Amino acid sequence: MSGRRTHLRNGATTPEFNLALVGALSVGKSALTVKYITRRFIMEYDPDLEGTYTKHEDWDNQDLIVHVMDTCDKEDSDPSRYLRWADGFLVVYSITHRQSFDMARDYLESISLYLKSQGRECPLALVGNKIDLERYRQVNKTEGAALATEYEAVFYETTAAEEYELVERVFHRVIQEAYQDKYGHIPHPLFIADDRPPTYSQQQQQQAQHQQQRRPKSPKGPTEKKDEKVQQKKTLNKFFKIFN
Ligand SMILES: Nc1nc2c(ncn2[C@@H]2O[C@H](COP(=O)(O)OP(=O)(O)OP(=O)(O)O)[C@@H](O)[C@H]2O)c(=O)[nH]1
Repeated sequence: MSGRRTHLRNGATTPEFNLALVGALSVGKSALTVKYITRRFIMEYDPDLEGTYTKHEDWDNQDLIVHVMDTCDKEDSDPSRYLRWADGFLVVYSITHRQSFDMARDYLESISLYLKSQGRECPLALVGNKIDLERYRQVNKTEGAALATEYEAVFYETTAAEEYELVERVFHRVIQEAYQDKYGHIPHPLFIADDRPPTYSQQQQQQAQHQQQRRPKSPKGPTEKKDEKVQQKKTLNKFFKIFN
């Protein structure tokens, strides 16, 4: 599933990666998706919409195509639609909502079970969102980090409401891991996707500077809009019934 390639007219190919955001209880999946795609924070979304968005990344002078699914689990929906599709998962909770953290644990467990059953390995990220609401925090950072370690996931706290780079580094980290799984080396995004300061060779720094000059102010917009209106009330019951 990982690392499909789009064939271009000149015979070159463009790596493509599918990322799925999962989580329950208005944790900000839509806000994070739209922030990554457009760099903008939008306050309200229709909670019953699920959509897939596409963004082009330029890493090491190579075009990457990233598809992001903002999932919406409902009683009658089959989670295998994104479990099969995704090359990497971002399991999102809100640091202001303890129950969403408990649900994130269930998601991590279910995704891990599914991947094991398929003999697959995929990058996993546990993402604590809404750190701009620190005063309402219910989940400590150490709890998040411990849960991530349990499932061999990378851990980030972030917010869709502030700097774009806070969100970008999460997506970049997962893309890097998916890329490494497929191609055996780590490509270099313009902004490194890690909490640690990047260590670049001089040549890489020059290349990054060059790329930064070429970089458009905003990324190419979504090529696919949210497209599915769903009437049923959202519930995760089916998801957990199937994979637990
Ligand atoms: N302060 C703050 N609000 C956020 C953040 N992310 C999302 N929100 C708000 O939280 C609410 C829920 O965000 P959504 O992006 O719709 O959350 P979701 O996970 O897609 O939720 P569902 O649509 O219910 O699945 C919205 O009002 C957002 O504006 C954040 O980082 N900080």
